Amino acid sequence: MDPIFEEEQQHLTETYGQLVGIRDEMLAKMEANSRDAAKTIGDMRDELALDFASDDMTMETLADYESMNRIIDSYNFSSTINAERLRRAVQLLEQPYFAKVSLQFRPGEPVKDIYLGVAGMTNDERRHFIVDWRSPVAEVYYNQENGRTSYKANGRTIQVDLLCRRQFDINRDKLNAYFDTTVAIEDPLLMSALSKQRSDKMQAITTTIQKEQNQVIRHDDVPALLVGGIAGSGKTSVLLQRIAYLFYQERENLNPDDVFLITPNPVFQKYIDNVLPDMGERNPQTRTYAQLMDFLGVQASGQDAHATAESLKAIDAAVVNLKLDQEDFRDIRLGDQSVISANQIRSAINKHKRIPAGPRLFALVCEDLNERLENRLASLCTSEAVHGEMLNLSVEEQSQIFGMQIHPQDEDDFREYAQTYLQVKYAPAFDAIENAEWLRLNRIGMRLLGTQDLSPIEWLHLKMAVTGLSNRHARFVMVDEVQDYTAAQLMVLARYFKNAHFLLLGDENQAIRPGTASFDEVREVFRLTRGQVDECRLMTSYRSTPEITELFCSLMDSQEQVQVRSVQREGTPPRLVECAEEAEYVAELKGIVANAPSEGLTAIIVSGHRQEKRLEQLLGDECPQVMRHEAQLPEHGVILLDLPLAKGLEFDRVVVADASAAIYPENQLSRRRLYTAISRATKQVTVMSLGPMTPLLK
Ligand SMILES: Nc1ncnc2c1ncn2[C@@H]1O[C@H](COP(=O)(O)OP(=O)(O)OP(=O)(O)O)[C@@H](O)[C@H]1O
Repeated sequence: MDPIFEEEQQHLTETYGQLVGIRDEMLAKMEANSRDAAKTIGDMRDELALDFASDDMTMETLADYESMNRIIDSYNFSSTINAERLRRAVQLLEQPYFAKVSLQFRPGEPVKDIYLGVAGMTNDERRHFIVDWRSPVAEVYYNQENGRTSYKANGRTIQVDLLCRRQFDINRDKLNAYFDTTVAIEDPLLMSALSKQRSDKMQAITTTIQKEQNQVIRHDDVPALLVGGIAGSGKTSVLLQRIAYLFYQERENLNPDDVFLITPNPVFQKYIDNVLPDMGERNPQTRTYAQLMDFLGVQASGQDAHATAESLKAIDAAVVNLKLDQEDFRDIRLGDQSVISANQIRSAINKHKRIPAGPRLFALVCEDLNERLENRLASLCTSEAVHGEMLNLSVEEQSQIFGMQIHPQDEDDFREYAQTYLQVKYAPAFDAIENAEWLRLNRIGMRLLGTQDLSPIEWLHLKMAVTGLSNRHARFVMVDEVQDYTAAQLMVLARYFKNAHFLLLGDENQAIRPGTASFDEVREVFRLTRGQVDECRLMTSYRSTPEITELFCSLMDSQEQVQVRSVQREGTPPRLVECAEEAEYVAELKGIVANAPSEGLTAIIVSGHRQEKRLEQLLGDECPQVMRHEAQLPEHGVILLDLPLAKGLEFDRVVVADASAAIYPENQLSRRRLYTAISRATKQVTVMSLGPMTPLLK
């Protein structure tokens, strides 16, 4: 028997035992805690004398309440801490750790063994017996350099000698194998992770993060980081690990609500939504660009493609000298009643003649308009008509507004209820003030740009310039598939998330829409808005076999091609099937659907909605499930979907169903669309055409 194996198995058995002990201890503590809490609160409630007879007694009762609340808080606090420790213990029991580094900090000092896990754990003496993969010292593992190396902690660089870098294949308390490793390409854990069947959900890559990926994950916090990487190089995986890393780094002060992830489509959102929770972290605010625009009151439409970065810059330049004219205002209305007239708004503006149009003027005018509306409501509080309206409300309406049915006795009662009622009734008018609905932004924008039409994105940009609309709290914004945005869309994101640091990930070869920003334009937008753009490259394909990688790389620029490598094991060569007749084409496709292996997922990808409809017709009853926008990927079987929806996803087998010369002619856009479709495959690709095959693959 291998003595190292025995020693490691022994260490694992002990560690596992410790984790079981912690799990049981936490469960017992939590049980005792909730029992104690229930009893203490019960006792206190029994003793609580609800005495409001005099001011003194009222104060005493309130003080008793407060101390009861404090006690409840302290029970909750210790229960949260215990629950968090329990969660980590349960998570680690699956696989207590995945690697060990043996470090010599100074010559002559004893060697320190550090075991790395997907979470960290301390023993009773508060010593880490499992170290979190995100802790500073774990960097030496991911650097993949034996011998002299270093890591950064609290701004200091710490030199160490990495004597051994050992990976483990562990299932709970059973050690299956260990590997002492030096070089990434020979990484046995990686090879075993890559050979596993892909699933309907993305998986965390914590245990097999590669050196180039680690550089992105642990990158210094910079205003803008642009990561360009070939298809399947782990951009999305890295992005999610980076989010987990940031949450760990800023445990005390980074709220998941202040991190935004902008994703290509809702199917993709569902594909990745388990990764962070599986790592024990909460998901950030995840939105598609269209959802975000919808929230901001604009429709992300095809018209966006016409808005250029130049027109947005022109808006910024023109707003500086903007003079609002008579017709730029509209009444604030509640139903068909005018609440504040355009004339009144104009006079509110005229009060601040010296202040140029922009966020400051907007804030001052909003203040004036709010005050005017409040005054109006104050005078309405005594109106007989309003009192009548209140009394005519149904019981449900009354309990919605007042929380109960009302029975006003005197003038004061009426006035008080009327105040509440009017605030609710006029809430849309207050919102209209904040939302700048009184400004005719379309008219103003067309005048500033000298155009007959304003695109939604120009409208939004103008609104931000004039009103200061923004999200000030967002600290990090991650944009996946950045190559699919126009420069104007990116400018709007940069402006809206005004204080956020951006992580932008993409692949220029996957820009499947015309008019989107080149990486040079992406750099320019963020150089202008953030001052500096740092960059990283990912050139290794982890998704596709070397044969598939070679096929999609043949569509790249030849200089880039030489830098690409695939670490997957060899597979089967891609099939190119050119059918002269429709009957032959349909028979071939039906054959693929009928004979698709039951394991894993086969995706038939078509270039757009029209092709999807046509294929549905051609396949009739034998057509596989068609993926729609809100759907979740099935675990196995055959699906049909169009290219935009396939973005960011991966499938065991891909059939590019319409790769004819007519649909993929010899041009850059077709080249990128074909690259994107083919690179969704992990194991097998079939490229089909009805009529001559695209010249891009000849
Ligand atoms: N270090 C790694 N260890 C194990 N698997 C990895 C690693 N890096 C990437 N992968 C796997 O490779 C596949 C591709 O990763 P991912 O989807 O993150 O790539 P991507 O660059 O975003 O792809 P695309 O741009 O084509 O959408 C995934 O299955 C992912 O789990």
